[in-house]
Amino acid sequence: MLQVKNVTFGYSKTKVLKAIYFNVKAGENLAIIGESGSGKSTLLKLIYGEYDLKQGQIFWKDEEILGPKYNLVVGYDFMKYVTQEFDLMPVITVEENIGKHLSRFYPEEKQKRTEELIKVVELEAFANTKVKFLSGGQKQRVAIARALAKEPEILLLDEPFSHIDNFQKQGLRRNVFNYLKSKHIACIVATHDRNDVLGFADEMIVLNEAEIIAKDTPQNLYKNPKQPLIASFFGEFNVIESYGIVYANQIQIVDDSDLKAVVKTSYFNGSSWLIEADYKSESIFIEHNLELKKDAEIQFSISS
Ligand SMILES: Nc1ncnc2c1ncn2[C@@H]1O[C@H](COP(=O)(O)OP(=O)(O)OP(=O)(O)O)[C@@H](O)[C@H]1O
Repeated sequence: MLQVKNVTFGYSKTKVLKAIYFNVKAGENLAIIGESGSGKSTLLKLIYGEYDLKQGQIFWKDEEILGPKYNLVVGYDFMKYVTQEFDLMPVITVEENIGKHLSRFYPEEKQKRTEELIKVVELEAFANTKVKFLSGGQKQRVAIARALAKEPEILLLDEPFSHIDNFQKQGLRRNVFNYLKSKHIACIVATHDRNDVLGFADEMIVLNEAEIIAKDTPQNLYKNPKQPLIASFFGEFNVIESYGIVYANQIQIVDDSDLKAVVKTSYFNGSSWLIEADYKSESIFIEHNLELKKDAEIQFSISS
């Protein structure tokens, strides 16, 4: 189990993280969300041992994670970290990058493992391509496969699918997260993308102003978001007097209701329309199956 105990950290006098506590069990998937600059990457770097801690401790099982003051080479064999920069070797191929740290004394095993991982990240067609000729998204996939090559016990992923197009993203996520579960590899994912979390994370923590403001399952935080910041991660929402936080998909347009609004704009959203309407001189957002004309008077109800 990973234990983060009372970690407080700042690059300068300003604290980026304050009194952070949480645990991650073997094989568990934890998502870290929070606004840009809220300290997600910093937290991953501390877990990896990239900086020395002045306050607090981090353990993986019984081993304390220590920073560069104590380790000549940053990092531990049981942990891998895929940064936003990838750190690949540009002049060797995809296959060579992935297999780079696998033992050459077991060539068959090395080949099998490399092929398996190339499949997980769906890069079969590029196995023999030099990394410098790959796109950003393809490099990101190589970085994930390389991190998995030596079967770490814990994997840290910083916005792991940010460079990958939507067409491939969903399949790749399923491949990678299912692979981690099947190998019982714990994983911590820092992300802005709810699709990296919903359906995959066992738990998620929300960072705001250097502190953890919520920690729960994605389902519980979705159903009961205590702050607008949490709701905003899941989708379009409103704060409505006497109702609190209400997602756009919790509002239905009905024939008869005391709640009345006037349509301002309809935005096409694919499977539905997002209707912006004026309610008591404020904008509210409603998910609806049809486009509505500007200035139409509507009545709505709110479901829980
Ligand atoms: N090496 C550094 N030196 C000084 N300040 C830093 C350094 N790295 C990050 N910071 C600052 O620490 C704060 C947290 O940054 P961090 O990168 O951890 O946020 P983040 O939540 O990962 O952001 P994003 O979602 O944009 O990647 C920011 O204010 C940032 O400017």
